[in-house]
Amino acid sequence: MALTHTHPPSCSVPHDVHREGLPLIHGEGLSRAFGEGKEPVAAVSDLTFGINEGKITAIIGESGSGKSTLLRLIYGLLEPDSGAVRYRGWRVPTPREKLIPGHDAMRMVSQGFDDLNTYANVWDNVASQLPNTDLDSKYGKTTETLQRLRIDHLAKQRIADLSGGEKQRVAISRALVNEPEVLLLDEPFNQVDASFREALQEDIRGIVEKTGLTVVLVSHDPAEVLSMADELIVLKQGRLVASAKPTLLYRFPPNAYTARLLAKSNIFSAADAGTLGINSRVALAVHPEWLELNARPEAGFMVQDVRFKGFYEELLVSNGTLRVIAINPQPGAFPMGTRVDVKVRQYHPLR
Ligand SMILES: Nc1ncnc2c1ncn2[C@@H]1O[C@H](COP(=O)(O)OP(=O)(O)OP(=O)(O)O)[C@@H](O)[C@H]1O
Repeated sequence: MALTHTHPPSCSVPHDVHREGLPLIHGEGLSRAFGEGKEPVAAVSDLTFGINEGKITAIIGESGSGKSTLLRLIYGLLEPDSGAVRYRGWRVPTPREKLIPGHDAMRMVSQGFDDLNTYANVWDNVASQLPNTDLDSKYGKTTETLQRLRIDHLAKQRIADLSGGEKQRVAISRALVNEPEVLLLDEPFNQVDASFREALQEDIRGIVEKTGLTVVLVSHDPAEVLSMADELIVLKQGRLVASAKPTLLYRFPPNAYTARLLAKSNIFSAADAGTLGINSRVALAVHPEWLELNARPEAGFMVQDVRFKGFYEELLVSNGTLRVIAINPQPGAFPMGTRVDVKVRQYHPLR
């Protein structure tokens, strides 16, 4: 799919000039506010970013940080107040510039299943996306897409009779049957259980590896996309605060927000760090698994809460002024009220 358009593609903006050397999707100075009157709410502010071809990029951030707004701007569903999105170097038409908004090379699956026809069966919901000009091809593509999403056995079932997870697979099949170059997913793993999520993630990964599809997805829960995404874009109050590979951002978070979002990290001021025996002039991010606890009757910290997490526990430990979250891999080893020493085994300085 490494197409380079020297001529404007069908989905283009009049008089646009091609820009060389950009990633597949490129946003520059992108801003969008909502609400009339004196104080409009800035949903995204001055975002500049790149999304690479054939990769899975996850846009993450807390609720209201502008994730869905950014996804809609990328697709061309929303008019930016300033800035632009480019696809293969060409500007993505905005709703004012395109009769049916949405870039032709992309498909978007929104939250909820509003696009599905509840009373039609799975096959018809997917096949209806293709024209009737070549019925053999229509049959072939629909079959292949249902197989890829592993719902071919559900072809004759009505949407109304499916589980939430199965409906999600139908919605993604509908988007993919037209062979878009980019798939945009808004909270695709919302309201589905962990085993379903992992299977769907694996299938999407497989499709990306096999076809070179580019996926951009939005998630409010970074833990669910850490293993799936090749790249993360982190938003905070509409601004981009970090962007890199998940492993890099997890290990070396550039700011406290990213550290908290990705790792539930403890953020210690330089003074707090001193209390824990570390001489630092800057604040530190210390992930809960970077702490070690040792029980000692005279120790300064005490276990205040034990949160059961299955094969491990999350412990809230305090010395009266400093509160610390630590992971305990041996459930039951530190009951509430146990006095403990807190040892920092690893930390990351925040600049
Ligand atoms: N159509 C709209 N009209 C008015 N305000 C809006 C609209 N869409 C988004 N906003 C506001 O813009 C901000 C960003 O919203 P957005 O939905 O993009 O965030 P989000 O990160 O996707 O949130 P969530 O995780 O809760 O879905 C919020 O303050 C939201 O209330």
